Amino acid sequence: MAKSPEEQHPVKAYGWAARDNSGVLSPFKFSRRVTGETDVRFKVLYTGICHSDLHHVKNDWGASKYPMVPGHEIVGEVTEVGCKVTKFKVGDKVGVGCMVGSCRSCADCKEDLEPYCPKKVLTYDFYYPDGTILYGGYSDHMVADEHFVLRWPENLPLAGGAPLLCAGITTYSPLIYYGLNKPGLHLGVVGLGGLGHVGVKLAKAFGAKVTVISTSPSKGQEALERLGADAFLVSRDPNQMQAAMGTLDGILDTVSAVHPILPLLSLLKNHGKLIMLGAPAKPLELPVFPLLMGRKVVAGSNIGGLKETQEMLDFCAKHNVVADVEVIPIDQVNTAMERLEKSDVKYRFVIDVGNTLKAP
Ligand SMILES: NC(=O)c1ccc[n+]([C@@H]2O[C@H](COP(=O)([O-])OP(=O)(O)OC[C@H]3O[C@@H](n4cnc5c(N)ncnc54)[C@H](O)[C@@H]3O)[C@@H](O)[C@H]2O)c1
Ligand SMILES: [Zn+2]
Repeated sequence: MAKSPEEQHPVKAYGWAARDNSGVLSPFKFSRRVTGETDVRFKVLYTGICHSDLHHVKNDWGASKYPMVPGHEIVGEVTEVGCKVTKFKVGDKVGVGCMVGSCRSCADCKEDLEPYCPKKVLTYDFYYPDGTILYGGYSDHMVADEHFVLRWPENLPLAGGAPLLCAGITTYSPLIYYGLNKPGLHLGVVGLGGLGHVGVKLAKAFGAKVTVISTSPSKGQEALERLGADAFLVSRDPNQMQAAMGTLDGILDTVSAVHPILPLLSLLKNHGKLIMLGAPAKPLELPVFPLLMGRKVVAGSNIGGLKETQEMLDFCAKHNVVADVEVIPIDQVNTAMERLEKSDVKYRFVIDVGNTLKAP
């Protein structure tokens, strides 16, 4: 008979897990591997709630594995290191994002582009090679190979910094790769949620003029006054959209649901780039003529490599970029998920795992 999650590995662990696609989380006991030679074990302090966690627990993408402990924006403190670990010592603050493994030898891995490795291993909702399920950061502790563990910059706040491990790198990496990090460019950010609001801050830190494009007029004042955006467009207002046509060099689209992209292509200058970061469960319609006529680009981007993630954390520490977070105790995680589904969060929930997760 297959072993229970509590017996599969030698080290006891606990957290909160979804058991089915209702997505409802509840306390859960499981186990983790012993600390291998190149592994870092750490106590989890804070874990952000990404919209991808919601997609995963609800099985939006059709491949979820239960029981599922979500969480891939994880900050903690090292409790044990393997004998060959060189980067970390006990007591260090560290982070783990969306990935905990890759082949380390393919063309992409050699270029520090681990998210594009065909053998990448995600932090949770993923199988180990031995067939057991990997569990994420809504849990008491984590263990991961040091290559996939980030050094936490000294002055970077723990709770506000946690979302950078996914929302931060997911918006930072395309700004660099697609050449949208040059000062003076005019960039748009669509969807002012977890990714979007960090995208605004990063684009500003790179010296861009930033326009937020949102369906919710209520987010306007805050986008301008609190997040530092230069302009705000209500995407449902045809007059506003018409007036802004052909003004943007690039757009980060972070919308989590199906939405029309023609209005966004219209906002781009000729040769402008629309970068898709949101992961709606169903395909979007792609109108080709505006692409041809303006030689416009529609592209995508998946988180970022480990080297670049470290660079991003250091950049954020230097430029005081953190997420605006609502810190919650873990027993409010289900309410937080419901509110996230309704876009009722400014702008990222972060679970205070270290102080509120109790052993079941
Ligand atoms: N590419 C990647 O590597 C990567 C990494 C992390 C997350 N994601 C995906 O990015 C998306 C956003 O994640 P998040 O954590 O920022 O989510 P979020 O819920 O915090 O933000 C999503 C935003 O989209 C807006 N929105 C939702 N439906 C909309 C619609 N129909 N039209 C216009 N706006 C709408 C919401 O109001 C919200 O502001 C998710 O789909 C997530 O899975 C992708
Ligand atoms: Zn994420």
